[in-house]
Amino acid sequence: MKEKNPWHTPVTIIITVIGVIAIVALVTVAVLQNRPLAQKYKYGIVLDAGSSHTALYIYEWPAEKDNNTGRVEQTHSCKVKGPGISSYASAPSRAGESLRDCMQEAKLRVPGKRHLETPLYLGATAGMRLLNIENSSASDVVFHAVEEALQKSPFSFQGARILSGQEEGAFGWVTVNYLDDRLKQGLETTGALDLGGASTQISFVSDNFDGSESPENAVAFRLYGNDYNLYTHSFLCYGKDQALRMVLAQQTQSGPGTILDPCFHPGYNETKNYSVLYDSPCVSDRKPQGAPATFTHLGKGNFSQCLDVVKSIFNFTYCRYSQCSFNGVFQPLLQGPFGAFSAYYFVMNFLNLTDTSIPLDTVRKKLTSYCSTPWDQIKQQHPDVKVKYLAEYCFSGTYILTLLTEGYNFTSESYPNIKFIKKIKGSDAGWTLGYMLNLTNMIPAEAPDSPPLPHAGYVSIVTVIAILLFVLFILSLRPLWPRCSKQPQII
Ligand SMILES: O=c1[nH]cnc2c1ncn2[C@@H]1O[C@H](COP(=O)(O)OP(=O)(O)O)[C@@H](O)[C@H]1O
Ligand SMILES: [Ca+2]
Repeated sequence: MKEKNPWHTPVTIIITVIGVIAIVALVTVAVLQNRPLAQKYKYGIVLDAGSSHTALYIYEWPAEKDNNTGRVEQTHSCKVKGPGISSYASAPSRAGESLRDCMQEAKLRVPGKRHLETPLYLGATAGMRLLNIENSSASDVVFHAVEEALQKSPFSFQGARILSGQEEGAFGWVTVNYLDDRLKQGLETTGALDLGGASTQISFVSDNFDGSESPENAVAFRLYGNDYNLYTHSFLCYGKDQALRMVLAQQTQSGPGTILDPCFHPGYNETKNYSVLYDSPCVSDRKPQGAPATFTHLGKGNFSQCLDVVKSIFNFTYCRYSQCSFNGVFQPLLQGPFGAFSAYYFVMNFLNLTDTSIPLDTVRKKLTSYCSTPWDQIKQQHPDVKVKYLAEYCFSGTYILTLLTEGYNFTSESYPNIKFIKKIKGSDAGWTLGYMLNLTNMIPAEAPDSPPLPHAGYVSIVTVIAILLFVLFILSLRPLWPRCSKQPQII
């Protein structure tokens, strides 16, 4: 009689099958349970109403992870046609109309079912700050017109307002460091340098700054469990368009009919209006008495003379603090890397000077040669570049160099710490993203709790434990195992 193999009893077969099914089920559940859900996105829209133009930015983030980290991205941007909203003071309704095309684009870009819940913000910067100083009722009327237009959109309009200089600087810093994932990881932060048309901002964290010496320059943040004492300052009138007005005003103090400007190319020759040049609070108090209606603006193309006249709009003579940048404004010691964006990037990119490993002396030499190039030749070489921008790159490059070195005290050693940037991981560097993250509470003060194990680790551990349990179970059935030693068979 053949001895019955204990492995072939119905009980052990059933137990084994159930065991295998249990392991497969356990692993499947572990995998499925933790599998990321099909991505659904939420959206936010910010309109940057700058002094020279308005731009619309659309941001998106996974719906399930609102206040998780580093996940908000810019998906689209739209440049509003025409000038900045502050230029519509005399025809405010056109300020509202000007936004129509970009709002239409936004309607197509954000899925229809998300429209109602998508917040829409408009933040205005130095152009509106200046208009507000000059004529506050005119700025109110412009705001009223853009608000009316935006309320008609299907989005959840959260209001239009002027950002303070501190906000503009601080949110630019938040944007840069958020996109670089520096806040979440508690890494050394990057300073932010923003050059606009009407104002310019510098923001950075410095060990020797706690805000006590100059509280108006301090912004305290607690982000992802880390405290930051940010130094920030916005210089109104030191954006590159207003700085150019100040430089021209410097050269037209006596109200001449012609000026020979070292910051413009030789052969440049334009007739300009005194009233237009002095139509800004940055220069209006300096308008020469008895000047003619127009002046002839001629280029001379001399970099070193341009440097001198640019320097003359900075005041380095007084400082009631331990140290200053310029105009008596406190500035702690520069520290860490810096990202320079907006007009810093446009200008340095055009001049092929974004590489900051180029020594400052070489930068000066390149500007000397560029500024002295005849205007006809410049126009010929760049037929596709807007003439207004093209005419001003010599001035703008000289201004940027002066602002960075004489103004903020960057030296040959610290200049390479600056990176001229336009975008970080696909999102534009600027204040808009930081502004939206703040208003939607999307950066938590404390570090979010994260699961102790990543998904793959969790699944592997569950699988290993399941297999171990199964093996243990089989071992526990040992008494039922067939004998290994051969038994004499009874026939
Ligand atoms: O392609 C370009 N080349 C040169 N400058 C540019 C270009 N695009 C924008 N800009 C300049 O960048 C600056 C943007 O300033 P913005 O309009 O944001 O003013 P704000 O920040 O002072 O309110 C303006 O001076 C504008 O002329
Ligand atoms: Ca700006």
